[in-house]
Amino acid sequence: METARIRLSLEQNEIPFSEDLPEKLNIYLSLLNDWNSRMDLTAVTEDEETVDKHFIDSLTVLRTGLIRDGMQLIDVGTGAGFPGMVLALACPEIRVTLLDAQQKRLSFLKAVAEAAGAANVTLVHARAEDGARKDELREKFDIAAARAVAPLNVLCEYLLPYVKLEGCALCWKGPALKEETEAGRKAAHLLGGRLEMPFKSTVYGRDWDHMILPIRKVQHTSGQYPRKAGTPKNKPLGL
Ligand SMILES: C[S@@+](CC[C@H](N)C(=O)[O-])C[C@H]1O[C@@H](n2cnc3c(N)ncnc32)[C@H](O)[C@@H]1O
Repeated sequence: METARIRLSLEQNEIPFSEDLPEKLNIYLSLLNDWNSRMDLTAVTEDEETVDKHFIDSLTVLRTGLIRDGMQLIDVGTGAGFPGMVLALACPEIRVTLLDAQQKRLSFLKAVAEAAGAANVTLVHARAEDGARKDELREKFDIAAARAVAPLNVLCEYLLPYVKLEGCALCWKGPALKEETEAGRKAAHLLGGRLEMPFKSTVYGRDWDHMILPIRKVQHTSGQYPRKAGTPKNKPLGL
């Protein structure tokens, strides 16, 4: 794909970006296409859709001012790097930890970080529930983000243990957000979080109903959470 096409998309979507970002995203796109032919990283195979659905959808959060220089962000269940790797490339002044349970996805992300020059990225191979028990990760992040990982109540248990007091979890959600909100609100309360107003992750020319929901960390998370790996999904909180 032409780097100019990525630049145009960033402009159309009113994403603030540095001069070198379109080229870095193009390197990422080439690697994604290359690795995707050998392993299952994304179902999207058309370049323009990849740019909109993965890159721009990850970056719409930059319209909100919630992400600021110097922050520490963790992306839980990052997969092929959405939203965390894209944010790391767009914001070299934040530190980004990319966590996933699947090693092959982290191997891909290591290749992207090297090729696109993302020196601000740390890779962690772990289940979300296990990572949050490590001293160096628990309640250490300004932002814990996730997209397409779990229903909201389960996501609260994956994300909030990583978030510092006054920081927030950011949940990228589709149309299911409405029906997940009530159980999510109860789960967040148990974990020290409070739901804030969601905002639209609008993408130019696309009729997608995507939202980003911030959950503010208002109290420390009790030591009983997260429960052992698998339990948050099998016995979700807030029901
Ligand atoms: C559907 S993919 C979404 C990937 C990416 N966030 C995106 O939006 O394209 C879900 C990812 O979450 C990871 N995942 C699911 N449950 C997890 C858990 N409990 N701990 C760590 N990673 C998890 C999977 O390995 C997978 O890479």
